[in-house]
Formats: sequence, structure tokens, C-alpha cells
Amino acid sequence: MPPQCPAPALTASPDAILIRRTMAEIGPVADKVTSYFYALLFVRHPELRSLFPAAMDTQRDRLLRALLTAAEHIDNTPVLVDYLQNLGRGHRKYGTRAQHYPAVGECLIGALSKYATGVWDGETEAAWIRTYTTISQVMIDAAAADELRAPAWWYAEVVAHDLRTSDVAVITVRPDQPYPFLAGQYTSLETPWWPRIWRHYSFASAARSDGLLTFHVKAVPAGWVSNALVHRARPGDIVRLGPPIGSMTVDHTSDSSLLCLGGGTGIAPIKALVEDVAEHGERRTVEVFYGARSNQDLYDIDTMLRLQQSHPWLAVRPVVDRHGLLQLPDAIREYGPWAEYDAYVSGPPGMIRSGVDALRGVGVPSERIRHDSVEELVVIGD
Ligand SMILES: NC(=O)C1=CN([C@@H]2O[C@H](COP(=O)(O)OP(=O)(O)OC[C@H]3O[C@@H](n4cnc5c(N)ncnc54)[C@H](O)[C@@H]3O)[C@@H](O)[C@H]2O)C=CC1
Repeated sequence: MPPQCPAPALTASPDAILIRRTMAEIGPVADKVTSYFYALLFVRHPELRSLFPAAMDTQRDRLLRALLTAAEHIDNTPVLVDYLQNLGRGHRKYGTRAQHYPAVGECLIGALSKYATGVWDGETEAAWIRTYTTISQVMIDAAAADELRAPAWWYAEVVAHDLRTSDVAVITVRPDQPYPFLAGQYTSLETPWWPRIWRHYSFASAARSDGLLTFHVKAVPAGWVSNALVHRARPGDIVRLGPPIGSMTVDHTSDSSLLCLGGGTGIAPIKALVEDVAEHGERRTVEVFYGARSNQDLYDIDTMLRLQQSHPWLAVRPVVDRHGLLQLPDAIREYGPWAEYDAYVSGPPGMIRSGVDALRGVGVPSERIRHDSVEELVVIGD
């Protein structure tokens, strides 16, 4: 998960100061820096072009953004290392190899030095080289360690495709090899129709004995992958999956009750969490608020109510928008008290933001609120 709210280091290191100065200068021309970076990369290293999608929508490509995010947080070591390790592991599915990193570094420096002319000097360049070397080494090491225990990607066959509304499908796949993951995590998925374009989806069930994985996909406007999955995918189609990622998982060392907010297809990981609690045989109270814009959009309410029927410790409350007046986060204020609960929030970025605010407002401490990064979710939305 990308660093969400990096704790600002009390005293920034000299390198961090130079990095931030560069970032401040390129901020207003970020699009130009991005275009120039990829142009340099593909002109100087044409062999790397095939690692990227055919249609390069730079807004959607996250390599440069990820590197810059990492550089900005270079002082926040534990969060950063975790983020970079995931990034390194996640890059195996693109075919990234250790020898590619120097090429990327050289073009990163090339692009920054062209657009940050006001601050660029020998010292700044040295700070970026040191920072990039640290970043790339963590990624290379994590990828190498992962290579010993997991494939770079999994093939998975679509075995069921259930169109629940005109734009939401519940899709079940069978991976070609065992796929270990934790309830609450998500993966990246590539369809045969859009090679090398990967989108994130949460697992909608806890790990199953038959090894099948289920995803909830909503076709969104201009969402190439999501539209293909909802309107084109059929049983027998083969997709590729990246490694599992995400830390919105249940802490089984605690017996705290769980308060879960799932908005739209954000209910997918919440359902997985409920199944996970059920499998652990614990009797923790779990309260789920399931939000949707209309009754029809509560496409998985039957499943959730069935779970409620078989588990007395589970309460499921559907919350349908009332002309935008009452939204999912507002509903929790009508119940409670919640101060002793662990909270899980999953849904569109705006809902996560207001959900977290509402939870803090009813006394749930920040460290007990879990959600995936809003930045990552912007891409999940596809
Ligand atoms: N497919 C998946 O596995 C997962 C999807 N997501 C994310 O969930 C989202 C689901 O999208 P849709 O189903 O179209 O959801 P939606 O736009 O229909 O909204 C779902 C619920 O969230 C509430 N909501 C939306 N914006 C809000 C705001 N700004 N403040 C307060 N409440 C708000 C709505 O009132 C509604 O109750 C996508 O952004 C997706 O990235 C998150 C986790 C997993």
C-alpha cells in the first residue's frame, strides 16, 4: 500500500530536503515530466517498450508516480520499505528485471534535470542518485526473494460469470497454481483483450478449499478492463493475476468487534472479512453497513443477508442513498457506540474519506481504522 499519511520526519535529511525542492518545482509541470520521462526511456532503451501497454496513457501509468512518491517519503523508512517491497514484487508480472533499473534511473534523472532547472545542481543530482539507488535496491531484493517462493503471475480460467446488474458482474476464476492470500487483500488482473493493462480487484471471499477466487467488477465509463470483464468475459477465458497485496486484513490476535463499511463493489473485501471471521470460529460481533445508490445497486444483499442468517454475531444493514441526503458514512452515527470497534472501510475514494472522518467523529481512533490507499483505489475503479 502506498504511504498514506507519512509521518513527517521531525528533521528531514539533507537528501529529503533536496528531493522535496525538486518535487515542488516539477509539481506544476508533472505531465510534461512524465511524457519526457517515457519518451527518453523508449528512445534510449527501446527493448523496454514491450514491458508497457501498447496504448501509453501516461496518466494511468504509475511507474513514475510510484518512484516520485517513494522518493518524497525517503525518510519514512518502515512505511517506505513495505511499499517498495510490494512494488518490487508487483513488478515481476511486467517482466521487470534487475538490469532494467539503471535505465529507468538514468531517464528519471534526465527528466527531472530538464524540468527542475531552478534547483538542479550537482548536490541535487547526487541526492537523487542516492535515493533512487536505495529505492531500486529494495525493489530488486524483494523481487529476488519473491522469485524463490511465488510465480511472477498466475494464469486463471474464468469458471463463472454472473451479471448481477447492467454493469456489475461477479466473476469466479480458477488459478493454475495455488494462490495464497488473506481475506481483505486485493490483486491485479490482466485480461486477454488489453494486454499489459492491469487493474486491481479485491477478493470477494476468504480462501476456499476448492482454490477458486471471486471478484466483483463494475463496468465504469472508459474502464477498458472493467468493461471487458463485465460485458465480454465468459467461462473458459484466461486472465492473468499478479500477487496478492493489501493490509486491510483481520487481526486474529485481537477479539475486538468489527465495524465494516462497504460501498458499492467495495462490499467485496468486506464479505471476505466476514467469512474469515466465521472460519476462525470466533464470536466477535461484526456490524456491516452496506451502501449503494439505489436498491438495485445492492447487488450482493442476498448473500450478505444469508450470512447474517447463519451467523448470530453478524448484523448487516443496507443503506440506500436518499437523494444524496443520507450517505453510507452518515448511517453509522445512528448506531453505536463504536469507540471499541476495529473499523474497515471499502468503497469509492470519496466514501473512504468521509467514512474515515465519520468514524473519527464517533470516537474510533485512527489506528483502528483500516482501508486501502485512496490513490490505489482510483485505479481499482477501472
Ligand atoms: N471491485 C472491488 O473489488 C473493490 C472496489 N472498490 C471501489 O469501490 C468503488 C465502488 O464504486 P461504486 O460501486 O460505483 O460505488 P458508488 O459510487 O455507487 O457508491 C457506493 C456507496 O458509497 C457512497 N458514496 C459514494 N461517494 C461518496 C462520498 N463522496 N461520500 C460519502 N459516501 C459516498 C454512496 O452513497 C453509496 O452508498 C470503486 O471506486 C472501487 O474502486 C473498493 C474495494 C474493492
